[in-house]
Amino acid sequence: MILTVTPNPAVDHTIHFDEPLQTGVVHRTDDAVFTAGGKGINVAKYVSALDADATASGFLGGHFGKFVRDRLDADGIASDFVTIDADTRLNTTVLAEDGEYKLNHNGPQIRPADVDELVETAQANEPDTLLVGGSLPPGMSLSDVDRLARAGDWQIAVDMGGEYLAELDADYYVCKPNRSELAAATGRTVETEADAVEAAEELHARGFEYVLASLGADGALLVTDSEVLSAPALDVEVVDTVGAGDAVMSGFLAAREHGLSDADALRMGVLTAARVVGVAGTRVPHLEDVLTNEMHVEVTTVRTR
Ligand SMILES: O=P(O)(O)OC[C@@]1(O)O[C@H](CO)[C@@H](O)[C@@H]1O
Repeated sequence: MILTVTPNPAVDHTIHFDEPLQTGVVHRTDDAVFTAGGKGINVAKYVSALDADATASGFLGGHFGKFVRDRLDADGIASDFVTIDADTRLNTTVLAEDGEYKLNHNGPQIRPADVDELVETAQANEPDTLLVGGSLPPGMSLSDVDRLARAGDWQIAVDMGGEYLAELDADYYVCKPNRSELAAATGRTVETEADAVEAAEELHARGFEYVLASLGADGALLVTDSEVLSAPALDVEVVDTVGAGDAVMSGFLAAREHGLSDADALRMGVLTAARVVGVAGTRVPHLEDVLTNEMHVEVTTVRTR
């Protein structure tokens, strides 16, 4: 079972305008979607839709926390959250004619006792894989993530920002940086595929067994102990990119739960992302054909190591 820990969940509010945003103007629209979000929660939703066993955990509080919990229950996603005495945040994505605006709140204050309860919750669930996804709310530190990594007999995956990846200390199973996170984690300039390979290999050498780099329109890379694999992005219609990185991680983890190879895990990550960018916000698209690879993704070996 995969336990996903979202230290900083959110109600994701995705709102769409057919005009550019302007200051001093009240923009109005009928097109708004509210979903339960936060990177780990998204992974639990997508992994469950890929027929793998997942439970969502993390911190929830207040009305938005209740919204997230109720929405997961309604969608049949197993969950085991720590209730906090503060309000879960609301994150807004504005899709306007002039682009995609992401407005994220830093989140509620977490107390040391909340972190202790989170560690106990993780231990009680006895997952094979524990994923920590997204930003850390005020009061939670990277040493708490290392503590979670070491608190049980699980492999630990992280879907966190590059500045976080640079500081983590424990041994990790897999991380999933995007291009700017690769740069932030390594201090390198990451423009070409060769730059991305070198930065991902550096992270691998620092203790990440797998480095799954999502490169947007340039697809994704997977660095393993023995090779570097590459998969192109699919040519699909993009509604918005929210959740795309979480989808790459979800495809990878679900494939591993299904006992698939490294190449198939990379393939399933790219396929899942291709579906997720086609729906608004972090709604779960239909993913049945991802399991059967009907969209066909060609994985190539960039180099053996
Ligand atoms: O502020 P963070 O934790 O870095 O990111 C949170 C978030 O923007 O990421 C997800 C998409 O990846 C959304 O569901 C969520 O609102």
